[in-house]
Amino acid sequence: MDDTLYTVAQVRAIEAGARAQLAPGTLMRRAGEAAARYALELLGGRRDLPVLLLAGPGNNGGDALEMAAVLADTGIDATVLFPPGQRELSEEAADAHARARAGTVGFIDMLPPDGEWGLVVDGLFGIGLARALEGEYRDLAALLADMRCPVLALDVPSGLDADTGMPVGPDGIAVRATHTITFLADKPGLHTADGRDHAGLVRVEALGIDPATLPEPAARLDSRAVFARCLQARRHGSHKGSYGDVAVIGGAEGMLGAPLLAARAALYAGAGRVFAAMLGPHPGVDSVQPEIMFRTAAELAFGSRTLVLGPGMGGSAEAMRLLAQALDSTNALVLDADALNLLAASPELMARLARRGAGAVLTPHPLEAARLLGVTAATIQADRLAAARSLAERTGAVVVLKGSGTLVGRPDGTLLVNPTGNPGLATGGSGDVLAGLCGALLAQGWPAWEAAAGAVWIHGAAADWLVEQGIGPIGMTAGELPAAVRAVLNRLVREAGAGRP
Ligand SMILES: NC(=O)C1=CN([C@@H]2O[C@H](COP(=O)(O)OP(=O)(O)OC[C@H]3O[C@@H](n4cnc5c(N)ncnc54)[C@H](O)[C@@H]3O)[C@@H](O)[C@H]2O)[C@@H](O)CC1
Ligand SMILES: Nc1ncnc2c1ncn2[C@@H]1O[C@H](COP(=O)(O)OP(=O)(O)O)[C@@H](O)[C@H]1O
Ligand SMILES: [K+]
Repeated sequence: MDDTLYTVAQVRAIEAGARAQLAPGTLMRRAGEAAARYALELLGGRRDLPVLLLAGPGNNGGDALEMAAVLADTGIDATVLFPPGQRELSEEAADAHARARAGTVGFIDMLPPDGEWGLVVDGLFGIGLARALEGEYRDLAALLADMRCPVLALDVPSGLDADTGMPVGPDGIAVRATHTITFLADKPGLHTADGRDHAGLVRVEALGIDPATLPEPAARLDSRAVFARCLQARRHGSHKGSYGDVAVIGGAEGMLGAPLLAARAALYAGAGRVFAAMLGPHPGVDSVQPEIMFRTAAELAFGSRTLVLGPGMGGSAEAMRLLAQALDSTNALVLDADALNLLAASPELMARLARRGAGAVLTPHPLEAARLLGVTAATIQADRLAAARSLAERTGAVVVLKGSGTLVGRPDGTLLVNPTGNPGLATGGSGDVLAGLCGALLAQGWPAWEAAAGAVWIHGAAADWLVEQGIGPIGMTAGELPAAVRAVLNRLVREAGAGRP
């Protein structure tokens, strides 16, 4: 699977290189043909369903015109909505326009109120969108939301920033497509922030460009290939000590649930022994999960345990002391929730984190990331990739920036975008499960990068598995995740053993 993601600037460079070697119009023709083939697939091979194509003023519109000409040639009733008063077309788009005009493509300049379509194609804007959609384009993009048929976006859903996954411009809107066919290379904005909602299912069409000639990508999709070497079957001659200890440190007064969820996740993800080290009063045993060993946080010996700090930890002096002690230790660390808030409030603790030689994984959601960087959550979401990079660089840690299209970044700028998961995870406690899962992988000897990438992918895949069984997305609970995590992890190990990557 090609997992590479390129920024708009990179795609422009790839495009320039390719154009220099090809006859004019070749790329647009290939784009139109590939999109027409995909349209036929989406129509289930039926040629009796009419297709509406919205064509904008630039080369994205050119792609739509090419596509319309190809569809019409195959006998499909293709209608192009080409808003009037459109501008200078590029030479390629003008050629595509002439080809469409020469065939049986119908042209309209307003959307008929009662149109019934088998498919609607969004070819308004691609990577050339310079400002928020406005006027008739904005109206058209909004109208697409009411379509009852599939909406196929060409290259990028119009209005979406392909770098960030956010609509372009203040108060911008973007088309919500069910499918996107993206050209030359995949783009990060189709997979993170609002990108998944706008792009739907993404297909990449390389337009004949040899992937081997592409530069180093700005980011990659997270996949099992990233952590495949860590998927080891258990040895018969192993014992609980072989799989490490996880200690979850948290649970200030009244906040027992979060550390328990993290501890359960650590157990189900295979940690040899799991401790819940509580700052507040605790029950002594979890009757649902009696395997978890309770300790009073102040008395916990760190030893060589993997520490998951933060779930329900609160912001007390004791919490701060434990965090400082953990930062100065050589233990593998996962820092989540309140541990991140404490870090954000203390330059001294941040300095200790940056000085730390041993691995740490930080798992902020956007608001926690905002506190750490001293900005707002909206600023984080406006450019999640930049935020994850900046946090990893500043802290020297592996950073997991949570949310749809979770990012995993490390200090050298390497960045992954996670394609698994669904909004069923938007429920209290699912982040605690992620932290515990990550701790368990660290405890089993996975390096920080693989543990973070693996935890994020498996956590999302577990949620997807639950949805497949009808458990969610609505009403999925964090407590249901650990068993699903276990199922996914065992499947991955089995498949790795059977030679599947
Ligand atoms: N050039 C190439 O080699 C290829 C380009 N392709 C297509 O071309 C697209 C890029 O083409 P363009 O660079 O022409 O860019 P777009 O087609 O995305 O749009 C740019 C045009 O829209 C105008 N514009 C930008 N923002 C606007 C706004 N908010 N309201 C109104 N007008 C606005 C610009 O002035 C320009 O005329 C790609 O996304 C892809 O779909 C494909 O054909 C593949 C190959
Ligand atoms: N809409 C969504 N799509 C995919 N994943 C999501 C979505 N919403 C939340 N998640 C995931 O769920 C988890 C929530 O973590 P967090 O915000 O810390 O919640 P909590 O503190 O309640 O545990 C993260 O792993 C996040 O990436
Ligand atoms: K588009």
